[in-house]
Amino acid sequence: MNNPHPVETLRVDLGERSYDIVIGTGLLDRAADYIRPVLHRPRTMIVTDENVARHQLPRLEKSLRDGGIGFDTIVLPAGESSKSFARLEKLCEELLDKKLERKDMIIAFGGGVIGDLTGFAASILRRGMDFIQIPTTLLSQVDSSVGGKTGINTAHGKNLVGSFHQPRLVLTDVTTLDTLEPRQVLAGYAEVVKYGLIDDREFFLWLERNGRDLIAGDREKQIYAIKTSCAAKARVVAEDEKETGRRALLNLGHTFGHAVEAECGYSDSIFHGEAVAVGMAMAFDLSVKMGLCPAEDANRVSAHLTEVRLLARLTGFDHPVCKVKMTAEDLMKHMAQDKKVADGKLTFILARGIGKAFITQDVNPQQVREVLELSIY
Ligand SMILES: NC(=O)c1ccc[n+]([C@@H]2O[C@H](COP(=O)([O-])OP(=O)(O)OC[C@H]3O[C@@H](n4cnc5c(N)ncnc54)[C@H](O)[C@@H]3O)[C@@H](O)[C@H]2O)c1
Ligand SMILES: O=C(O)C(=O)C[C@@H](O)[C@H](O)[C@H](O)COP(=O)(O)O
Ligand SMILES: [Zn+2]
Repeated sequence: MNNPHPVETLRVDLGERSYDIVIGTGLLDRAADYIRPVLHRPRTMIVTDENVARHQLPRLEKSLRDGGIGFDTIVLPAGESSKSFARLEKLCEELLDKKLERKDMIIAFGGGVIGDLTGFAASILRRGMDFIQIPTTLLSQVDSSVGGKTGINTAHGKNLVGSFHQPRLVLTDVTTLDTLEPRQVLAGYAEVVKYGLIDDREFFLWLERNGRDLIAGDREKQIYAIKTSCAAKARVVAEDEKETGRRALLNLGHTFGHAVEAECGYSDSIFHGEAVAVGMAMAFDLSVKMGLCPAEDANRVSAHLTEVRLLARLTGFDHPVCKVKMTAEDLMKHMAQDKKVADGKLTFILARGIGKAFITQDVNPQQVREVLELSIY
């Protein structure tokens, strides 16, 4: 494949755990060249899912084969339900069955589900193995492949069992997005919007003008958005790797969104990115209700989400989640399990406006309930 776009490399600066994020087109077909320098010996294990295997795996396997890098491949079922104890156990046993040594390399090849699950397996197998992220969804290219959060869901909530385990390399080939379903592209776009809302108003304004083209597949715009998002995430992660402070900003919309995902049983009724979109709208609504944010900014956020056909509310859309019956009380119960709960109090990411997000525990639960009710009814 031709390589019409320059390869961009960003660095996640974490001392001895530092790594590159390499972004470009056609990189999958030259994956061996990028992977070889981080290998101890030429032996790898690819973990992927059935959709990625169907659409993209031959490219990666050919490159490794031609490049003299040994590999085995494990193909898992696609979807959020794979982030489970049962699947983790099965994956660990399969990896051990292949007699991977501690210094061999695991490759997480897929979206955020594969990245989170495989990264977690890598962090516990033989007390910690190296892994590489090759993200193939917009969401994983702008967010989940970077920063080392790995984990699975439990009956109690989203990502409640996991670890911080940084990859050795993130290799992002934007052409993999060409086989992604439109609904998944949109879901990933929500996390792109998140970076604008947190602390980059200019980027949000750019998305208002260019988001639709990006979603429709404009390559230049995709690359610009991926670079901007990864650079923002790399900065925050370098500052606060284990989320003792500022990193929690990356959770904008997630306290609400994770509760909706849990209430839907981690099913296809709502994808993570879609839940984050509606969660961000709720975070802005709560900020307005608390007198912290101009209503004009919250309206602008909802308008943009709606314009690109993301959810800004849990009713009134032609979307499977709108058929799921849930109450504000159900969602409040899930939120009580959020990892940001401290001293029994919820922590929220709110905003004083677009690009002005901040972290607070000073929130009245009754106002949270009202925002949820407004979104549901
Ligand atoms: N670790 C983090 O920092 C972080 C950040 C954001 C989200 N996440 C997690 O990521 C997960 C969501 O990730 P996701 O949105 O990538 O979902 P996903 O991994 O389920 O992928 C979405 C769907 O697209 C398919 N797919 C992937 N790549 C494809 C391609 N190139 N062509 C065709 N089909 C393809 C997959 O098989 C799947 O059906 C959630 O579990 C979320 O909690 C983690
Ligand atoms: O990397 C982070 O930090 C994030 O919060 C990114 C989020 O988009 C992502 O969904 C993350 O998995 C949520 O983290 P959690 O700690 O709330 O599970
Ligand atoms: Zn997220």
